[in-house]
Amino acid sequence: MIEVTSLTKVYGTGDGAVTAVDDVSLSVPSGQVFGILGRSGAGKTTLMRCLTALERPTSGSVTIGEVNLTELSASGLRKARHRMGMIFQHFNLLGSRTAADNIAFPLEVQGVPAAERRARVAELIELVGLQGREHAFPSQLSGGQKQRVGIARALAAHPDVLFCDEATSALDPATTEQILDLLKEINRRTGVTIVLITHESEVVRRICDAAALMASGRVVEQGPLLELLADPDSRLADILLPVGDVSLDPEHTSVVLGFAHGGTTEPVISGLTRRFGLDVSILGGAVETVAGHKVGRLRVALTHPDGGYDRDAVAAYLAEHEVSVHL
Ligand SMILES: Nc1ncnc2c1ncn2[C@@H]1O[C@H](COP(=O)(O)OP(=O)(O)OP(=O)(O)O)[C@@H](O)[C@H]1O
Repeated sequence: MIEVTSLTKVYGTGDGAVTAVDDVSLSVPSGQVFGILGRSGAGKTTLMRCLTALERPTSGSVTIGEVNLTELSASGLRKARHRMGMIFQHFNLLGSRTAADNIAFPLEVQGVPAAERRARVAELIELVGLQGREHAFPSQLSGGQKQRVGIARALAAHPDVLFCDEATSALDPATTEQILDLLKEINRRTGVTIVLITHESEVVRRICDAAALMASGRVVEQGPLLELLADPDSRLADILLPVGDVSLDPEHTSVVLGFAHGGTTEPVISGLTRRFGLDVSILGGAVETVAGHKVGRLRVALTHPDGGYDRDAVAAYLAEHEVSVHL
């Protein structure tokens, strides 16, 4: 659905130039929830502004569907933007309009007839669970309800992609969960592709099918979430399921085991002891359910009373049990 190729955005010139996005390439499959995770200043907002054509990249290209945004005229861009929905951290609702009228706004701009608008708004109110609050003004709504209005407004014109800019960062943890679950439900029900940028690992863990990690303007890792989580060397997995660093392990005998296929690691660990005579100490670990799969990472120290052990045989045994490790 979205192909980003060698995208670079530089602000300013000469000594004051800042490379906010640095040679980023991304691929977002249709119908997925794709998260872009990064710390403040990593370049997420700039990347999102390039994806939504609010900013012209310095170089590189962005293709959404069949349309290369970087080749479009101003009027072409306006049309392309009608195929995108956006939701924001601070909701950006019009205070003088009711919830229903905020949701109807993009349809009014596009000249959709009043009867059709009313029918679509009623559908959207139901989709986002705002029945009974249609006539409330934003000041009379909670943060979670305001974001529901934001989501309904973004979906009004049946976009192909919904872009979410830190959509839950202004919400408390319980409301964050509700809004994330609503986004996932909308993705399932309508098939809309969702791209979200966030600095919160919980957002990625809870609803993303795939993710990219950004640092200093670059995408340092990207891929399907379950694959990344099972990769012992993944930096993104270290953020999403931290297992402690090597300082836990002054003897440097530890390795990270990653698994993402359900089941349990217990028989595997006792197997390491029984079959290979290894002593296994668990130094750190995290197990979570992600996209309905039990996934986990464990940092374990592996030692043998005689000193060494057959690393190839141990690696083969773990691979057989769908546990990833780099020995
Ligand atoms: N309009 C601009 N002019 C100059 N520099 C900018 C501009 N916008 C962003 N930057 C710089 O680009 C870099 C990336 O900023 P960006 O806002 O994209 O990061 P971010 O990951 O979204 O961070 P945050 O979550 O704090 O907004 C930062 O160094 C920032 O100072």
